[in-house]
Amino acid sequence: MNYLSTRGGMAPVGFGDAVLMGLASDGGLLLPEAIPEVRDRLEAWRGLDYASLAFEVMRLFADVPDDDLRRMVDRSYAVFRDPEVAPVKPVGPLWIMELFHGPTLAFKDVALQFLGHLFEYLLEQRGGRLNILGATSGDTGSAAIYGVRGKKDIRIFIMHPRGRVSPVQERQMTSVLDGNVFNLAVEGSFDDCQHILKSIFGDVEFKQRHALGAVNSVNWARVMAQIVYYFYGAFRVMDSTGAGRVRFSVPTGNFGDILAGYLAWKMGLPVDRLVLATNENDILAQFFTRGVYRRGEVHATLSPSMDIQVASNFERYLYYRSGEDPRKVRHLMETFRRTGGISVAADASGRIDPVFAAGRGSRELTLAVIRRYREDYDYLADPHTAVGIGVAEDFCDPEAPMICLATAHPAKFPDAIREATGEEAQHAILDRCLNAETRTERMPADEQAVRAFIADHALEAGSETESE
Ligand SMILES: Cc1ncc(COP(=O)(O)O)c(C=O)c1O
Ligand SMILES: N[C@@H](CCOP(=O)(O)O)C(=O)O
Repeated sequence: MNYLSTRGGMAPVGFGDAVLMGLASDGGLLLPEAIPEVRDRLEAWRGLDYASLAFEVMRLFADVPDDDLRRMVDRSYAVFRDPEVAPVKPVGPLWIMELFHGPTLAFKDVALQFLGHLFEYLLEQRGGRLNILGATSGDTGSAAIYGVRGKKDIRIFIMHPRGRVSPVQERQMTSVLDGNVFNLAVEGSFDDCQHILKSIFGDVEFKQRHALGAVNSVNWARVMAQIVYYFYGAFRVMDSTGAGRVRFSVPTGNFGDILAGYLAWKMGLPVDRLVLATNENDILAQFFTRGVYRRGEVHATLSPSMDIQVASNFERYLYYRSGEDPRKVRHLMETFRRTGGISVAADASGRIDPVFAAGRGSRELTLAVIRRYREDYDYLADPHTAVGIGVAEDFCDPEAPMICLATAHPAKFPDAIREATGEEAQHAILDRCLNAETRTERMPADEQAVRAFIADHALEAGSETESE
């Protein structure tokens, strides 16, 4: 499978190059040149365990010999604490698919455990080294760090918005003291961090000189690995209910997770509706309800990992929406850059996209859902998951069961849980990092400062990672 850019400004590249490239060299995002159609495989896939299903889905996209791919997949999911990897549970009127049983208690582990092994594999095959640059609003950072900590020939630089991730998330990242890990606490928002990231990746000479790689969902491998659990969740719920199609509700910020669901639907999974749920940073909910995508101020909310305005993966959606025409994507992205907004017309039935429904979960709704699901169903949802549940409740349909993605463990957000229920949410994994020593570099929200830090600390060609 070859990969092309949403902006059409580069020749197609193979899978390994696409993974190591991260952002396309023309500033666009990479996508497979064709989406495989899998309707005739659904029955055969239905009985597979998580790792076997992941292998079948990913081998359609990844040009890696089967034995090697299978080994990486097995290693990635063996570390999950639940043998099902993504268990799906009936809770009240809904189904909840728990994606937080990996090492850092968030859905990011599902893809980043795999990406860590994939990077290592590609470097073994090709030689060389990699300096990873990432931006996080809280969860990608620790999942990426845990995916590559101590790995030979890899260094990782993660920018997070200082004081705007939960204290637990911050300690998860900064308590990792391996010599190949650098946490940069940036004085700004996640959007500032992501802007710096894209701008640095857009400088192809700098990127090549420092062998920069991406762990954010700009990296196609992230999205690819996330497609798997849509199949897994749909199969489990269709098996249990006899339904022929399902809905998914996805708490959304950077649009990576729900994009994976959209691609699963394009592959032929019977997805009846994708419910996009945002917090008060509702630029995407506005788009899918009114057709208007307009940048605003970032608000701090109870679900900080979704405190995002400019959603990176939206560009991939625009590519499909524009009939896979890179000229149209370039025009839309340029209009957004110049004016801070774009708008599209609804279809004849008044919908922006018939596959998507959307809504916004306020602070009050988030707290009310956490409290109500605890009291009525003995289920403790984290605030991001609660936003997804709260919005999902408006879109339930008896013909198509609703699967809500539980994207993080509640113990990552103890303040919100305490406010909603009075409980102290805990997890042994987190207790360990709460009192540990930490290491962080403070940084202004300034691209030049980040570049200078990378230039000083990146692995140079032929050098080795020293791990503590
Ligand atoms: C816990 C949690 N839920 C939801 C999201 C939103 O996912 P996405 O950015 O892929 O839309 C994030 C951040 O990515 C997150 O960390
Ligand atoms: N919520 C994310 C933001 C980055 O998203 P990504 O999917 O592009 O890595 C986070 O937790 O960092």
